[in-house]
Amino acid sequence: MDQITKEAAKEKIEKLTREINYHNQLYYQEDKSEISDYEFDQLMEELVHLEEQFPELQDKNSPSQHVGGTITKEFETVEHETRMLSLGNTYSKEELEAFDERVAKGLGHRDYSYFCELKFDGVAISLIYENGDLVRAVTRGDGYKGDDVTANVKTIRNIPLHLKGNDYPEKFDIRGEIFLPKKEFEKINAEREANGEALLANPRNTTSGTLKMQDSSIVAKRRLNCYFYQLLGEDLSVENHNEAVQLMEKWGFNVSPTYKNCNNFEEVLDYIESWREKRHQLPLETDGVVLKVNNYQHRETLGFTAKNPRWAIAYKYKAESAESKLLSVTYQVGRTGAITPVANLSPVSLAGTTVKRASLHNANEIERLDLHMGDTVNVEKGGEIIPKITGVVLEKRENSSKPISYITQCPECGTPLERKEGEAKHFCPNTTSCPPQVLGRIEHFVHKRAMDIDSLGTERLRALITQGYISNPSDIYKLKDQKQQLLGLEINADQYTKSSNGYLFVSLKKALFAITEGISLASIEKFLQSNEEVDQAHKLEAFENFIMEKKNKASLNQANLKKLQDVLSKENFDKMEDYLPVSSVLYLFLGKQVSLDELNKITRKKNTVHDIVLALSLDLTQEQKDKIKRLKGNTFQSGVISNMLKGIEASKNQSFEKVLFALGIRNIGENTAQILARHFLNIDALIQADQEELLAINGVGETLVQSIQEYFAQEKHLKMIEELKQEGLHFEIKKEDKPEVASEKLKGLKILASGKFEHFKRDEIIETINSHGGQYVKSVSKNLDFIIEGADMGPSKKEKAEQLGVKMISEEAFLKMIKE
Ligand SMILES: NC(=O)c1ccc[n+]([C@@H]2O[C@H](COP(=O)([O-])OP(=O)(O)OC[C@H]3O[C@@H](n4cnc5c(N)ncnc54)[C@H](O)[C@@H]3O)[C@@H](O)[C@H]2O)c1
Ligand SMILES: [Zn+2]
Repeated sequence: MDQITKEAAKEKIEKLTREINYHNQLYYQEDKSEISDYEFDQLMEELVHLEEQFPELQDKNSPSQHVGGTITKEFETVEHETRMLSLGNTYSKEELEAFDERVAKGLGHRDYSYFCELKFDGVAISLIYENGDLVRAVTRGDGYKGDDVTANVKTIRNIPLHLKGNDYPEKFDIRGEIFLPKKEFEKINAEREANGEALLANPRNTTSGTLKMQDSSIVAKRRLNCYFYQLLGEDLSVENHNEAVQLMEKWGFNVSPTYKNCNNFEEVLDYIESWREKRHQLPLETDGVVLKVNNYQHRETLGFTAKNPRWAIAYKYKAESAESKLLSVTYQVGRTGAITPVANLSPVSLAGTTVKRASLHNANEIERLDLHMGDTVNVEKGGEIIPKITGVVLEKRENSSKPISYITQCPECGTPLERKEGEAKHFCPNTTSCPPQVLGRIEHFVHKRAMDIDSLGTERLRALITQGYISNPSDIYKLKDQKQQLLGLEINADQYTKSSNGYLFVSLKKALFAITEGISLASIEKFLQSNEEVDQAHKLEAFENFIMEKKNKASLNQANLKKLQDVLSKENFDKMEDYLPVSSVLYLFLGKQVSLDELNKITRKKNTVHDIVLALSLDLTQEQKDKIKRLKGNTFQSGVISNMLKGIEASKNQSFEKVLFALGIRNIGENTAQILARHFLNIDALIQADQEELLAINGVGETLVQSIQEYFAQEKHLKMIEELKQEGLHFEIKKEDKPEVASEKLKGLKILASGKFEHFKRDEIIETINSHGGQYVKSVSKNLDFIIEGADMGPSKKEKAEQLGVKMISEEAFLKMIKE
């Protein structure tokens, strides 16, 4: 590194400290990362290096001197008997070798082995067992003290609550890594996507967020898992780590079978190489290898630094990275109206797949990278994570290139975008008619747990929405009067996309199919697959050879391809691998009748070829019609239509609570819909309910009241409900669904239940209270009539109840009360 003055070093150290603290805060407290682990580790390394050069500038609070996490206010704080440390890490073999040299020097000999394990990417946990029972689970926190998350950890299935056998010490501390299996993570995200919710970034952050939840029953649903890797205790009678690992396995702890005791450094390197690729097949994410000196005596000799053991180090796999060219930035509009910019890249092969697109998250990210059109960029892909642009290769930037300017209008509907104060994402505010947003609402409406119309899948809905047949739920029930118009309508699946300024693009596959004759779609698909790693211009060149080889209609096809390339070279569109502007293709077919300019304009307003052709209202020859048909997507046929209408008709039987849920009123989930339906019995009573009446219902808070009132204040919603009523949907509870009242023994009483009960699950006790006329209340206050105290009642709740002098009764007493 260059010489640096002390002044400059001081400034740099302060800057790095601020940055690292900022990212630590995000990572550990908010479970987010704005930069990759590698970038974070680079910052830390730079800081350590400067502090080594200028030891007098090292602050005792420097992030290089303590582990990055802290404790939270939500849980009880517990002090660790043995500190929980971090690990030194490196991405280079040279530094790993230097580590080995330090170990050899520290011990004064080379008679030691390294126990190698994979570095599991999750959240560290310390479990205390006493007499074979799990008594406490504590997070690493700041290394000295952490959060008591016992209740949450107890929901993890393969963490033993009681140990088998009896040859374990009276008390010991076992440490491991809690993680979310990749499959579970994907499942959660698939569900979130279907519900139009924001996706979770990665399994580690999700694990960390889950562990900090206040409601253990939600934690239980997340299916966390744990691998153990350290055993601590007074009388373990083992001398080496490998023996401890055997004990852990014997006592029933989940240990990853991937470990290996390596007798020399060569073996360590082999171990590292052998897992570099194979680790992606493991059920969880891993980011490196941890090597630990196996012998405990040796460990003691080597000791610790302020933050790390001197007898262990993590070798981290650097995410694979490659250079690619930025072709364009397009923008996706999510079902909630959130805009996500996407980088379209020239194809590059990375970690076993061809990458052509990368998410750019939001405008800040584009600014942070200072992206210019045509830039050469570094793309990274670690395991299963979506590819990411990590930086620009500035030396390769062309002088004339312009910075990417973020769009100001929605590419789907043209509405000016908005950005709320403090939010990173831009939004399209046109909730009523922006197609993806309408789709989000309608998908919710037809969802299995709402109106349950499974004959209206995403593809069909999108077609009906973009072509103007559906813009709100009541339109669904009007489809039965439009059978004729629906016939032959395009189901525009994935073959279309829109450019950043709203021009319609069609898949290259369809385009090539349409401009040629005598070549099947399947063989075009095959051709594209085998040319996946070639950029689009070269793909078209290769396609010419492909045409010539086919011989059938070769010269005609070749001429058409030439014409297409010609038109493309004149147009100045966004470039996207695998897509072409619809206008360029249509121009080949309609050239004499419409100008390219006119075509361009119209493709900006329309969403399918069908719509464009309709809008042009030209006299077409049969040949033209045939060609256009090849460009279109699948169309609605009569079988599909009648199946669709049948499903719609059947949905009219759904109960009031399902209909209420289906309306998609903000903050009304399935449970709330049920509560409201049972309380009000029909929609009119709900519409008329005032704030006081709503707030009196258990489970209804102020935000919900506000959403309800905002929703019903809008004329268009009332009109739609009226229309749906006319169609015969249930807006009142059916007789047989009315809740039974067991007694009025608890009438007027405000009651809370806390802890675990023998005779009830959580929902059941609430239901029981309600069915006897009582009112369940969520938090401790002096307005409570009493609290039913279960086993392991939350200590903070209990303390507060005692302070306020709220009466507490046992489960038995409660049972007696309602049975009497
Ligand atoms: N991207 C960001 O913004 C950001 C911010 C802060 C931290 N980080 C990442 O977190 C790291 C710092 O976290 P850290 O202090 O927890 O260190 P670490 O994750 O690099 O190493 C220590 C941890 O490794 C875990 N571990 C996994 N497998 C293990 C095994 N087999 N044996 C022993 N331990 C194992 C343990 O939980 C232990 O606490 C940074 O190096 C960086 O990669 C990233
Ligand atoms: Zn829009």
